[in-house]
Amino acid sequence: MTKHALRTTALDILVRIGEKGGFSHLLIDQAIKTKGLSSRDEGLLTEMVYGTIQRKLTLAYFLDAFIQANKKIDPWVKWLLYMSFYQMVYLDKVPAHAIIHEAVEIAKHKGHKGVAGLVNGTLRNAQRSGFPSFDKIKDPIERLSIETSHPLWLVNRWIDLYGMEITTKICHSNLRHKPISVRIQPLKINKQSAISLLEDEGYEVESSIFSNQGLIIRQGNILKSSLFKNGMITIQDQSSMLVAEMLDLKQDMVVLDACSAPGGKATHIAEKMENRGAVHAYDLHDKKAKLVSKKAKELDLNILKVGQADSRKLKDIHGPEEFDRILLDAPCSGLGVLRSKPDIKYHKKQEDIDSLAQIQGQLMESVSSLLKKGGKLVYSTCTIDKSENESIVQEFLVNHPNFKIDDQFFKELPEELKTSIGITDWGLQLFPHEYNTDGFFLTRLIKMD
Ligand SMILES: C[S@@+](CC[C@H](N)C(=O)[O-])C[C@H]1O[C@@H](n2cnc3c(N)ncnc32)[C@H](O)[C@@H]1O
Repeated sequence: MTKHALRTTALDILVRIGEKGGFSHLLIDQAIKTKGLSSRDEGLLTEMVYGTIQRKLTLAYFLDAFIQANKKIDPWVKWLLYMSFYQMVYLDKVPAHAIIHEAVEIAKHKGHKGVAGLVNGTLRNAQRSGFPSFDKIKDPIERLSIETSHPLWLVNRWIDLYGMEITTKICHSNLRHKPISVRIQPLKINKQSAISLLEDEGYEVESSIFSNQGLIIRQGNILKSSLFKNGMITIQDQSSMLVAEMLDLKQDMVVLDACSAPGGKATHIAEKMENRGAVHAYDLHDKKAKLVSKKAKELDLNILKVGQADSRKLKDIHGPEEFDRILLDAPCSGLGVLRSKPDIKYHKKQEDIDSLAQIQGQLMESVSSLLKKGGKLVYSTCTIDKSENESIVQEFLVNHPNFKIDDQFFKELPEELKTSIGITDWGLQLFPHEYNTDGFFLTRLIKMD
């Protein structure tokens, strides 16, 4: 693909995300699949789109310094300038004159001479005079919001929850690269052989502290590895590998995964049970439930019984106290995964968190009745908001005195996590800056006699 076509594709994706509510990971995947890009172009496209979205508020702050407040510009021109600024400030791969040249060419093709002149003038002005400093923003909270491109309401919310120091770390870490991690399918290959094979193929690999099955890939595109192609590893963030580790699983148990798509944790559970017993995996959406079946098939795990259901109504399908273990990996705001899904930070609103908390409470209420006495329930989310995590658990415990937090949970955590700043009486809140993982919450409850 020519440089011009690649940048035009990136711009089209940005406009769809920024103006029409598209999702960056889906649109990038689609472009990679349909346009037959080289690895290099894939990398550059991903970097330009993710980087620009990730820094949107910062780039808007830059643009304000060069364009008069009342000047009307088309959305695509604004995104073209954001994308060009992003490359000029944060990427050292392409020299500024080439970035400006490409942007002006795109403006000529998509617009007219006047637009090309505006793009040329703005970018040259920025190149000449430099970008405005964040020091000009006097209020420290507003500065953090602009400098790290997180909406002000969200920064204020995190400050209320965790204070300025932790919030600053969260915001900055959301802009940092997170290494890909994979889970080995232990019924197909042991860890040492997997590491050796990957190293032979040129990957730089490190063991994860979160799970025996986890590997961090420091170098190399893992999707191209023979282990990935042969279903011997699957991609999963390390933090979420902790869930199956903390479910205290044994062979022949009957397990419920109430919100299971796309199946990362359900398949991990089946692996921990050595593919013996039963894992009932549900999802609200049929299309998503099919992804769980697909993943189970790829990994050759046949104890998964996958179905579509609203897990608030599972009592219609299952009898009381049927399960030894239950995982409620609840639908959540996703504020822990802003590095891989940066659009979330601009779409989510306070009201969304409130309505999600309501659904999470209803799900807990419903699935808990299906747990055997002495059975264990793990509640988890990929968010860092207390009202979706601790508060859900606290409220549930107030209304269900026959449940308690399982003290063993804290003892069984990997040694390195026992000093985490996110450990409270209610569970473990992982922040993205602590172990360079997604932000993630989990805890384990036990149903007493
Ligand atoms: C955090 S994701 C689950 C990720 C999954 N556990 C994994 O490891 O791959 C939450 C899932 O819950 C599903 N969901 C939302 N509301 C639900 C409900 N009422 N009943 C069942 N599933 C629901 C969503 O479709 C989504 O796939």
